[in-house]
Amino acid sequence: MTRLTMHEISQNFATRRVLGPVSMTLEQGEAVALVGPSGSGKTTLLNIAAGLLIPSEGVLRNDFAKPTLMFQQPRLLPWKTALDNIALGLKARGVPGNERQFQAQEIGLQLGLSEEDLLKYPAALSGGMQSRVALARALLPQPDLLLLDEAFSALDIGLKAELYRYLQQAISDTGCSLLMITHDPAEAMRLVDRIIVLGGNPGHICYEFHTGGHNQRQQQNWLLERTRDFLGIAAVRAAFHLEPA
Ligand SMILES: Nc1ncnc2c1ncn2[C@@H]1O[C@H](COP(=O)(O)OP(=O)(O)OP(=O)(O)O)[C@@H](O)[C@H]1O
Repeated sequence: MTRLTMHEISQNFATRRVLGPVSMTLEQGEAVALVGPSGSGKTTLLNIAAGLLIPSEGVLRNDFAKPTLMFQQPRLLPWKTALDNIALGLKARGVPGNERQFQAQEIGLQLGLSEEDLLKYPAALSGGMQSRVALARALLPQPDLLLLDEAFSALDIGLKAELYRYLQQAISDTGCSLLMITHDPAEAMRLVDRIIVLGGNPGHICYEFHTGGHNQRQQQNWLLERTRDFLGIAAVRAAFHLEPA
């Protein structure tokens, strides 16, 4: 079975150990969130999972063939139009020009960009539009693993809800796995099967929470109750340096 496995992973920067040892597995079709206080090593772990950083110690095994990434900053190429930015992943995979443009336009329109927006350069797009472009770019190559680093944290609540719906639909249509970092427990509750809480110094796994309720995630009451349950757990509160409940 396709999976991502990290075994006894640690990361040092200079002489300082910032992470580990951490062991975790992400199965095909599973959605997992990494949460934890600032500096607990979430981005470091995600970068290791993405192959952007070689860990100081431990073993990474990634069977996923088509991972894509999306960050908090949309990181669009300023000299390319929105349409060409969306099509970038297909270009790298050798899809011919006309087909790239067609597919990029289709997903751009589905994500709420107009034909006019798609011809604009990033500097002429609002932050929200740039995030739509970045999500379209990450999803268009039909990844089997999507890695999100606080991808939605700077967006307004309406746009967040819209992109969550789109993402959930894309995941359920394609069976793509998800590994995401978020600072918002309710966002994690809504989008993932399992929440991994990192904490301490060096960062390590303090708790794993199975969200459940696969069919109830759209319901506000369920989300509120489940988020309250999560935030009531002593190990979670300790990781975030919160007073005991
Ligand atoms: N390239 C680097 N060189 C030196 N130290 C680094 C480097 N990258 C990260 N760190 C340190 O490693 C620790 C973990 O950083 P990381 O960005 O992974 O945490 P995080 O949990 O993602 O934080 P945040 O929630 O604030 O984004 C921090 O103390 C950070 O200063």
